[in-house]
Amino acid sequence: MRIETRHAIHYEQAKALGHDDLRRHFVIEDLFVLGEIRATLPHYDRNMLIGISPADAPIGFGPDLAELVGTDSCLERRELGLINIGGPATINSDNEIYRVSRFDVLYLGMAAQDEAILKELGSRETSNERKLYQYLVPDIVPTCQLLMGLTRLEPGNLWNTMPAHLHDRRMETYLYFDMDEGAFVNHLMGRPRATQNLIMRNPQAVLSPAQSIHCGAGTACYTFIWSMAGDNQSFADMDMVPMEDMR
Ligand SMILES: O=C(O)C(=O)C[C@H](O)C(=O)CO
Ligand SMILES: [Zn+2]
Repeated sequence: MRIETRHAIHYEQAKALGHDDLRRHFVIEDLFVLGEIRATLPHYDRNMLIGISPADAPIGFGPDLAELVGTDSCLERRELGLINIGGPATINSDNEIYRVSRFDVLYLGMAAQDEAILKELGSRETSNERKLYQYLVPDIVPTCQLLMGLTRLEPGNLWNTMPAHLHDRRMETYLYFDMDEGAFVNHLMGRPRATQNLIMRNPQAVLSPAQSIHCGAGTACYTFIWSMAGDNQSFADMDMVPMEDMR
């Protein structure tokens, strides 16, 4: 199992980073490798990302992550939201067996869940028509901190999360996938008046510190998983950025 940590940096420092260093700090390029489990632990609200890609044999994790977070078992003081972006899978946790199909969600910590609140956002005129599925939100399942869901762009639409927003109370991660080879999302991060761009391929994740905007436009439509940790669990607690302020 490969485990890496990412340390938190101030946005003034991030603004000064060159292209490669910006990616090194914020993009997780290779979270999914067949037959492997890979984990990245960012020091932004310690919202860990784990990519699990079983090949022919079952794969498992536990003690290695427990050691990383200093507990006897990895979920002793943690919760886990799992969204299946592959084929049908079987998950064994504490001798409970869960079967999950593509886009099913499993919450380990308090209960197993498989429902979502659907929000239809954007419009064709602004190329951001999309469906946002809120899986792990207080109205669906009580979690400790985690908020998690999935957004799918409607055919012919390219922009996510536009108009852009910030939430100083929570960090966020986006995992972009469902893209053909050659396609990419041009993801914007940074302060609203000093944006920086990251080219995101399939399937790559990006960290969004609390003071960073996070939005993007694809060369073709795509899907992404978002997850947040930090203070309150109000999805609507966002500071919208006026479009004319972006630079
Ligand atoms: O398409 C969107 O808009 C989103 O998916 C927004 C994310 O859920 C988000 O950034 C929530 O804070
Ligand atoms: Zn957000």
